[in-house]
Amino acid sequence: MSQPSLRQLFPTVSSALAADALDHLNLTNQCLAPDVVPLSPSHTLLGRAFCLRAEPAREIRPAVPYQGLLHAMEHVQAGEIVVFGTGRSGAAGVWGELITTACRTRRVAGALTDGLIRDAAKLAGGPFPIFSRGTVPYDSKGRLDVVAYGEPVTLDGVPIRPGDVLVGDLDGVTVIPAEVTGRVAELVADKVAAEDAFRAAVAESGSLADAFRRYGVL
Ligand SMILES: O=C([O-])CC(=O)C(=O)O
Ligand SMILES: [Mg+2]
Repeated sequence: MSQPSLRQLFPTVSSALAADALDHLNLTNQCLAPDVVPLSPSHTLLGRAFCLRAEPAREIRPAVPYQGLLHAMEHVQAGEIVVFGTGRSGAAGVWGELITTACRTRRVAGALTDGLIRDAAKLAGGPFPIFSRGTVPYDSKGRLDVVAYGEPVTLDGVPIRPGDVLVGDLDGVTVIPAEVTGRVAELVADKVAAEDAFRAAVAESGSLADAFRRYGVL
């Protein structure tokens, strides 16, 4: 039997619901820093990580620029989210509209970086979800080099391995380790049902305390 897709596993999910489920499993350090935000409120993430790591460039005027980036981006697959670890660099925009165009053609599910992006005006209204700490006009050439892909990266102290599941929305980004994805999906489904019952009760009575006594969630 084929594996269920992430959309089938998570018909309803949010970064908060995923964080609650991970708390339940005592995995309490799975969310990125609150300054990693979507470029547009409509941008959400659900997909498996494809990891890249960038470091300060070794040469300011490389004879052949973008080598690591170009090589890595030939390997990203449909449905994956590009996770661009930069060590929270503010040196350059590591993501832009041309990389996005290639990723849309490859049906990549989104991009996430602890660094900065550029070409925001062209990307903000588009459907491709991009999460970052902000924008800067500087190019990565001569500033940041992609030195690894397909290896674990750490963003904001949260380890992300290739294949881990990312859930992102206006609240932020939650990282679900691949091996607990099925269990997290069950816990999220339970919490969605409990929250639905809680919401109906509290809308009627106006008492959080009563609803909490009955349903045990918040
Ligand atoms: O040059 C870069 O690295 C990013 C960029 O502007 C683009 O993808 O359009
Ligand atoms: Mg550009």
